[in-house]
Amino acid sequence: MQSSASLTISDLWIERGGNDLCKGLSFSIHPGEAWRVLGGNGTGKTSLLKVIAGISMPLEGEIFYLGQNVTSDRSPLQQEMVYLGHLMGVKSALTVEENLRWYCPERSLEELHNVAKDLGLFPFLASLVKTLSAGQQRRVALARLWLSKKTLWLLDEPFASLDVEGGVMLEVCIQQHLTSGGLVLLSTHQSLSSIIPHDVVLQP
Ligand SMILES: Nc1ncnc2c1ncn2[C@@H]1O[C@H](COP(=O)(O)OP(=O)(O)OP(=O)(O)O)[C@@H](O)[C@H]1O
Repeated sequence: MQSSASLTISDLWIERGGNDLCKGLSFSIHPGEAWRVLGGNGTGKTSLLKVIAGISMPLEGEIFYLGQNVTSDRSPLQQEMVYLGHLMGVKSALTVEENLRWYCPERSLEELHNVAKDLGLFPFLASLVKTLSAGQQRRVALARLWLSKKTLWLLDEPFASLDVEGGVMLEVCIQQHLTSGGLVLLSTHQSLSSIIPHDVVLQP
C-alpha cells in the first residue's frame, strides 16, 4: 500500500469478548496531525489504541508506519511511540524524581527538574508517587510527553483527572508536538476541536 501518511490503519477488524468493536476501520495520520477516538464507554477506544501500539492484535486489517507494513511486527512503530494507557505507566513505589529518571535516563537532572517545575511537580520530587493525588500522578505520567523525542503519541484519555490548568498545559504540549511534525492519536471525552479536527468514531 502506498501512502504519504506516517501512520495508516487499513480495514481494521477488532473483536473482543465475542463482540466486533470495529470492522473495516481505515484512517491515516499525516505529520503534524492529531486524531481523536470518540465513542461511549465500552465502544473500543482503549482496544483500538492497544492494537495500534502492538499490545494486542486485530482479527484482520493492516497497520503501516512510514510506509512499512508493521502489522505482524510493530517494533519499528514502537521505537517511535509513546503509549500512555489508563494505568499511566508510573511506578507508584518510586518518587517523582525516580520516575522522571526512569523515563529519560539520558536527560540531565536540571532538565528533569525543569520539567517538574513546568508540571507543578517540583515540590513533590522526593515524594512517593503513591502518596500523590490522582491528578498529580497523571502529571507524573504526562512528564513522559514533555521529555519525549518520540514522533507518535498514543494517549488513552490523557485529560482524565487533570484540573483546568493541567488540561491547558497538555493542550499546549500537544500543539507544540504537532508543530514539530509529530503525530497524535488520543481518546478523550473532551472537546478539542481547535487542535484536533479529525475524529475516529466508534459505535456501540
Ligand atoms: N481482554 C478482553 N477480553 C474480553 N473483552 C474485552 C477485553 N478488553 C476489552 N474487552 C471488552 O471490549 C469492549 C471495549 O472495551 P474498551 O476498554 O476498548 O472500551 P473503551 O471505549 O475504551 O471504554 P471506556 O470509555 O469505558 O474506557 C468492552 O465491552 C470490554 O468489556
